[in-house]
Amino acid sequence: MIVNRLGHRSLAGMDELEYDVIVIGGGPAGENAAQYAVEGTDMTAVIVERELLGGECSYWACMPSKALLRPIAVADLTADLPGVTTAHVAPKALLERRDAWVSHYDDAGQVTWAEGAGLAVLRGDGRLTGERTVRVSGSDGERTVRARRAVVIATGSAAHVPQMYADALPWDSRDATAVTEVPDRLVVIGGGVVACEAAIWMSALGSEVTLVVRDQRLLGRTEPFAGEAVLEGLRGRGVTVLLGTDVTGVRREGPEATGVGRIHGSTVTLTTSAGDLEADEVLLSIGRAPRLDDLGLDSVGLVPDDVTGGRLPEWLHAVGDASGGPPLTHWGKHQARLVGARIAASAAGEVAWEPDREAPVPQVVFSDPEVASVGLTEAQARDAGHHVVTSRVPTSSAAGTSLLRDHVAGHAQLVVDADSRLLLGATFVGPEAGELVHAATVAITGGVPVHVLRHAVASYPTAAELWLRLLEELPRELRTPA
Ligand SMILES: Cc1cc2nc3c(=O)[nH]c(=O)nc-3n(C[C@H](O)[C@H](O)[C@H](O)COP(=O)(O)OP(=O)(O)OC[C@H]3O[C@@H](n4cnc5c(N)ncnc54)[C@H](O)[C@@H]3O)c2cc1C
Ligand SMILES: NC(=O)c1ccc[n+]([C@@H]2O[C@H](COP(=O)([O-])OP(=O)(O)OC[C@H]3O[C@@H](n4cnc5c(N)ncnc54)[C@H](O)[C@@H]3O)[C@@H](O)[C@H]2O)c1
Repeated sequence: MIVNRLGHRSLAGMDELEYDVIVIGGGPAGENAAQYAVEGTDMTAVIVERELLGGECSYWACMPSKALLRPIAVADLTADLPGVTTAHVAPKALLERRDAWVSHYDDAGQVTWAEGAGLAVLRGDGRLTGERTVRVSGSDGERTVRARRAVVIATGSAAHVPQMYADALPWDSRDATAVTEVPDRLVVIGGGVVACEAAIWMSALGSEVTLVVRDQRLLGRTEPFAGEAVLEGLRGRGVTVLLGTDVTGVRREGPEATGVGRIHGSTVTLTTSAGDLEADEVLLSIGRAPRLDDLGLDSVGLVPDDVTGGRLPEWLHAVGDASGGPPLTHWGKHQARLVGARIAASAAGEVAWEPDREAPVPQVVFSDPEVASVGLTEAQARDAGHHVVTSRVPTSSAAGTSLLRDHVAGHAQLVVDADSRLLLGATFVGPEAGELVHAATVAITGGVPVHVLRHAVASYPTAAELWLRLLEELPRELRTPA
């Protein structure tokens, strides 16, 4: 079904359509690519979406997870803040808040946005069938859509489910964010971002949660001190965390496809290197992979590795999780804006302006405590051959941060190149971490040396004053011009 018909030109009745740009996948990355490609031009674009416009992020990932986590964080805060009555999580109201934030799984609002932005939306499964040609199979039949200029792959990613788990029908992140039936005992496999966030809302909803983590630490891609703080936080709220534990077998006598967010059958028994574990449900959160199968890449002589390796013909682009880059909404949207602007500029015979410095990738993990990082970790900076200097301070060491609550967990760290005095990376753990990190993103993007950064004065007593503590911790010779 064509939801709206802005700008399309019917070629042979309703079975063949033509636009300047076709975007396969209407998640945040696809939407941005389409918008930036046509904005301010007379070009037309269509977004082909097989589920809900807005994608994983809007309905099953970022939005529901953060809608669930925020009231829990506020309740935690009131328990650590004299002067207010302690608040408690109300599970039913929490799930209602989640439902409101996912618009009750209805994408009418996103379709209205697309219409306002001059974008057409075509419901169905998109598949390349040749150069600049996409076959769309929808509930009302099949259509061939041709692109005069470009096709953008924005099909997102899918949770990794190894064969050993598949028959037991474990939960993936969709079940956890869309939870309606709360299992009494939940085992979470993995120690990454989904595991550390989902453990919080599932235990707040009443599950007894056990994390089974193959590695010896949580959040393996961040600074070790961040994973340690999150480990302490999870254990402090009653979550059992088994580090260095392998799962070797999974048994469920009666798996049932009961639907997203419901318990998928009888008790699950996991054989692990730490002994057998029984659970009412298992959440598998061991990473995601770009969704590139069944996309018809072979029809244009490509394989999935060509997409993630950036080896694409000039008319074909990939953005967001599908591109194989960091699977984060803001990063996918940034890539998409660049790709959209490139398509628009090329159509006008121009070249889009882009900064010569590669943008650093920030990430916020909405764990307890919150973890925010950008750029390189200390280990990555050393591996890359930088002459590294770090400064690390307790997050509580500024008046503004210590005022936020009674017990301020965590540390903050800067990673600096001693030769250039440029910031390479930063990690903040604790309250307001997600806001504090943005100054680091700006400093890295703008190439601001640390002796200049010292003159960016933060107001007293704000959390941003932590920056002063961090810069003061650097060796004296880095604080004045060479
Ligand atoms: C539980 C969870 C929480 C997360 N929280 C955050 C967060 O707080 N912050 C953050 O930055 N990131 C977060 N992420 C990551 C974020 O969800 C993704 O990076 C983001 O959704 C990627 O956007 P995208 O547009 O590339 O893909 P998606 O959002 O996955 O959208 C892809 C779209 O393409 C459609 N599609 C796929 N194949 C086809 C086809 N052949 N034809 C037609 N349509 C197709 C899909 O239906 C989907 O709508 C989270 C992820 C998870 C799992
Ligand atoms: N706040 C956010 O920005 C946010 C929140 C949730 C998810 N996300 C995105 O979604 C992506 C997927 O999240 P995720 O937590 O599934 O992946 P992840 O890559 O963050 O973590 C995967 C975890 O699973 C472990 N693992 C991998 N293979 C395994 C196996 N076979 N058996 C046991 N353990 C195994 C890893 O060691 C790691 O601990 C993340 O990379 C992240 O970018 C972002």
